[in-house]
Amino acid sequence: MRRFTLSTLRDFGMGKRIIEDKVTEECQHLIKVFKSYKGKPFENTMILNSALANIMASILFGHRFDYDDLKLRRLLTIMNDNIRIMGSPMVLLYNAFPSLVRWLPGSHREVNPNIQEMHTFIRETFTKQRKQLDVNDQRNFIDVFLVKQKEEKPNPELYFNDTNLTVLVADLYTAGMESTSTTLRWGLLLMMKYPKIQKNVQKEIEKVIGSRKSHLIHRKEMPYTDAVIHEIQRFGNIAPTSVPHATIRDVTFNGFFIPKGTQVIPLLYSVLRDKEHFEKPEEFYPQHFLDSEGNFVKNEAFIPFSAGKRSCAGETLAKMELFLFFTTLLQNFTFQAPPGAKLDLTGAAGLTTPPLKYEICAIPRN
Ligand code: HEM
Repeated sequence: MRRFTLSTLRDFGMGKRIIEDKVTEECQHLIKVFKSYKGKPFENTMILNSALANIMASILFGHRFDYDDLKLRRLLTIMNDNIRIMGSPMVLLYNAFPSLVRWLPGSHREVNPNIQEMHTFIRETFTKQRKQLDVNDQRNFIDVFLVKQKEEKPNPELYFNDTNLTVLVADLYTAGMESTSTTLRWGLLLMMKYPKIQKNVQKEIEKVIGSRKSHLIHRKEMPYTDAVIHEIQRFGNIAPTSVPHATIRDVTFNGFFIPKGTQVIPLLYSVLRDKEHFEKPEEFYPQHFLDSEGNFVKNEAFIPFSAGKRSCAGETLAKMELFLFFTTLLQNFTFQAPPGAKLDLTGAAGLTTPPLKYEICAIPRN
């Protein structure tokens, strides 16, 4: 399923110009919404969620939603609720003692109904698409899956079945929306906290992009901005425990014997904050990715997308989105905290680690 997903995402433009154009177009919608606040304070979670969800929606379903579309808002609400609940003490307890905690009241009981609601939306979407399916005109990710399904015999035991389609689309929609949008929220918070760094990024944008639209080709001429985006990901550390894995056979790793079936939780946090690799691991310090002449330098301990065969399937797309959204936003606005607001860099609890809720003033630039 991973191979199918990666090759279909590529066919729909992941890492290519087609998606870049979609992201650039979405950036313009986002700017309009930010401008509508006329420099007054607002909370940006739903807005950034909507922008990033639209990129995934255009790949998966072939269309975008208006930011105030009720269906979109409901889906984002249940996705956000689940991400928050999954980091709650009740869910941690449930994971340790499922048969006992299952019967207790608490937010952990909302997770499944939320997942079911999301799955119903996806099933309704692909049932409609199945009726209009044209093998010679595969419009989006779901169409490609449905064509594969037609090629297999109609047997529920097979691979390209409706359950796999539902779960795959739900996973991609959530993974593709939440992580990138949370990273951008860290980015805007950090720019408010460190106005000098924000200014330096804006200077580089003026020099390289000017008033044109931001494109990926600009990135190689923008080492400072590239370093800042890497540092936002390192410092934001949105997936500190990555995703749990399990050994499928007995393994000996670094002298430790790990028997088959052991759950392994990779602590990306310990690598991203490793003082052997980062001079000031606990600080926001873009120089971690710059040499003394201001050139961008890679760091092997930069693994926010994890590593190995099951590392993030959306890394190329996420990097493109981060660059285009971040540069477009800083090209158009200077971000400031509302008067008197305290900027707290503590992460909130959840399946991923978002910043604590904050308000932002987006001051339009000429
Ligand atoms: C800044 C943005 C992102 C970050 C930091 C991130 C991070 C991660 C991490 C840490 C994993 C776990 C890897 C592992 O199990 O070892 C993962 C998995 C995954 N991510 Fe992302 N991700 C991001 C954006 C995206 C996007 C935009 C997509 C959409 C296509 C996506 C799709 C996936 C999928 C499908 C998996 C599961 C891969 C597998 O199990 O084979 N991610 N991501």
